[in-house]
Amino acid sequence: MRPSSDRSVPPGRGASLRDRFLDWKARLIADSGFRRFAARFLPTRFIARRAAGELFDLTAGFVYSQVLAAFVQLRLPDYLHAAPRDLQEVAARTQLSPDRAERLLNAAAALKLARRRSDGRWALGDLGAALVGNGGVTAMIEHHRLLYDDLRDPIGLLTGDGETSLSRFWSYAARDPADAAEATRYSKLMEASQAFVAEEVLDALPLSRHHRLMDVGGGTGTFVAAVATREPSIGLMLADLPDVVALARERLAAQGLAARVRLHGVNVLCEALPHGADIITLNRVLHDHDDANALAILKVARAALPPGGTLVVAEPMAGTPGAERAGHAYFGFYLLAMRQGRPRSFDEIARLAAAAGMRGVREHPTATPLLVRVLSAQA
Ligand SMILES: CC(C)=CCC/C(C)=C/CC/C(C)=C/C=C/C(C)=C/C=C/C=C(C)/C=C/C=C(C)/C=C/C=C(C)/C=C/CC(C)(C)O
Ligand SMILES: C[S@@+](CC[C@H](N)C(=O)[O-])C[C@H]1O[C@@H](n2cnc3c(N)ncnc32)[C@H](O)[C@@H]1O
Repeated sequence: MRPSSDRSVPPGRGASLRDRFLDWKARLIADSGFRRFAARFLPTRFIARRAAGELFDLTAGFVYSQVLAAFVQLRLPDYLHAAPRDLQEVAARTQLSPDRAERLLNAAAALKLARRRSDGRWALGDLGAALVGNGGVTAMIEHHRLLYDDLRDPIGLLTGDGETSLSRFWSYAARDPADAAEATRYSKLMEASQAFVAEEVLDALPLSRHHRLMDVGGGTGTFVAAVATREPSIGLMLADLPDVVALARERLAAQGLAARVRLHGVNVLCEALPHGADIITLNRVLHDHDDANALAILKVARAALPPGGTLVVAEPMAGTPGAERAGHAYFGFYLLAMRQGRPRSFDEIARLAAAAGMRGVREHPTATPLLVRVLSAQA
């Protein structure tokens, strides 16, 4: 939060030329007379239309998301991928009246999820096609039902600290291994969303010179399994809370990796990590924690590394150029609803790593920085 003393600074004083220009522009746009003028005046009409479109999309974004949710819940991506379908077929398949099925398909077409062909049948649009075989994204779209509940009262979310649908989902599932169904739901979602992250991280990160990798907060082992496939000779360790390690044990055994991965039930907030790895990865772990705990985790990781060993932090980061909305807006509010953690910029994570005694921080560019960026540093 900005210190309240900031508000006493007169506007313009100490501001850069760019700030002054942007302040002036905001004052202009805030004037409804100017907006009316700009929408009619030919040279500014295009800019005004674009701004109106952007503001409309912000206003209506939750409707678009619900069209997407219906499209996915009704399994239309796979159905339309298999073959183009006429309206009667879609209606029969979804058990909607033809009128309602057409309403959905028209909405989906407007969002590039579906496409009406020249023969009148329905096929996938570009964005619908990108969902095919993308179980991770599909799982996130369905999971968003919970986040949607929590966002019904955004001010309540911002002012309160109470339990939310998301905080119940994550903490209850993680802490109550007795409830196998919840624990499975938890790990399934983590696995599904890790699947698309692991490949991005491994494409970005050179592992060939390392002997043993320990994935800390490694969940049920999706990442170590992906490493095992790519690097047949690297040794593997996974550390996570004991309850989660129990799930990892089952899952890795089912994949024939029981002998390949050493498992360690450790609470990194109050216990040391085992030694033996020359590279430690923290995939989507730090953003779940406040600064004090994030720093503690980095210190514990550093203490487990030999001098010169590598620490890797891989997660979506705030302020990523071209993906600003994903950082502070999406993950900022997702983690707010989870009641734990916050998204950080690359520089903030770099500063935490330096405070934990790491040096030589660098970035390994990924294919889709919106989903995950990769930072490494040396112990
Ligand atoms: C034929 C040609 C050449 C062109 C045709 C036109 C064209 C350009 C088509 C594009 C084709 C293409 C390559 C499409 C690719 C699309 C991709 C890669 C889409 C990927 C989308 C990914 C999405 C939407 C991911 C969403 C992920 C989310 C929402 C993840 C959330 C994760 C959370 C909340 C994690 C929580 C963990 C916790 C609890 C915070 O710790
Ligand atoms: C968001 S999940 C990420 C899992 C996996 N790395 C991935 O990307 O799918 C965070 C993981 O950190 C683990 N974790 C959270 N707090 C922990 C702690 N104090 N000690 C050890 N692991 C912890 C959780 O159990 C969970 O598996």
